[in-house]
Amino acid sequence: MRVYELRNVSYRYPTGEWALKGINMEVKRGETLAIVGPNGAGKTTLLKIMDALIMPTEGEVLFEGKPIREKTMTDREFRRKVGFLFQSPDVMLFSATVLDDVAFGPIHLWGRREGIERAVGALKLLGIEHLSGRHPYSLSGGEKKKASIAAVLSMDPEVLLLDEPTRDLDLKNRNFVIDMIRGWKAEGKTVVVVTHDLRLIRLADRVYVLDKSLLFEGTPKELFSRPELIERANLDVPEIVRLFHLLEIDEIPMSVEEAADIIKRWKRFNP
Ligand SMILES: Nc1ncnc2c1ncn2[C@@H]1O[C@H](COP(=O)(O)OP(=O)(O)OP(=O)(O)O)[C@@H](O)[C@H]1O
Repeated sequence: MRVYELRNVSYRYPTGEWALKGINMEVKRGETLAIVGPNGAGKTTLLKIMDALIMPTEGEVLFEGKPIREKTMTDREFRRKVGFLFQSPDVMLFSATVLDDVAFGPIHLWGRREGIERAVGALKLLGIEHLSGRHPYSLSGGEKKKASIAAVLSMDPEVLLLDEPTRDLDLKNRNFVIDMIRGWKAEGKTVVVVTHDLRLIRLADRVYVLDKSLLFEGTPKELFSRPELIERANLDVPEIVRLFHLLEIDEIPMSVEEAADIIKRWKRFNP
């Protein structure tokens, strides 16, 4: 079943700038979908439309088969199902303490006691329980990011819209977030992730390349066998992929391990 269906969606900001043009796309239940594209391509705008924060100028968005309307923005059921991690944690953190911030959504939905319980659980899971009493603005960039992830996590949404979830994080925390997304995927949650992070792209079942309009839809492997698209999306080409392009090997590996398998197979047939 489709979680989202976008029909001919365009969006123009009040400044007159068209951020999106004629987008037709779908998100299937349980899939991990990556959206990639250069700066200013409309990726964040697209996520905001999927989160019902803004309405398309043209076209229509269906969520679970029903059209998203202005009133969807404040619909409890929709808010419970869909979690949005903003690119900038500052947008999500506005209370006096980290705990208040993380508990805000769950208290609204489940009441004070359960809300706090869920918030503390999410802070523990992210290993930032010790920051509970701190003012969000006193946190480091990475800590803020983790606090905003905890705020999304505490709502236990079925659908996660993630805008650059690994940006601003060091290697250890990046790995943590990637493992977390892997876990959500295994649990059957639907994940839509805007990213430039190759490791996240590899995790996706499908990728869309966006530059105001959609340029490509396919698997990560198909994307990486199209150098012109990688350039258009302003993505780093993984070294291992570059090597396979240079050797004119058609099969493109998505990891060093996969590259080793391809080479071993090749050696077996060309001893
Ligand atoms: N509030 C706004 N008012 C006017 N124009 C905006 C607004 N927000 C974004 N835009 C413009 O719309 C276009 C798409 O912006 P958007 O943030 O969706 O791109 P993006 O792909 O997420 O970019 P990035 O990778 O830099 O985050 C850009 O040209 C941007 O300048």
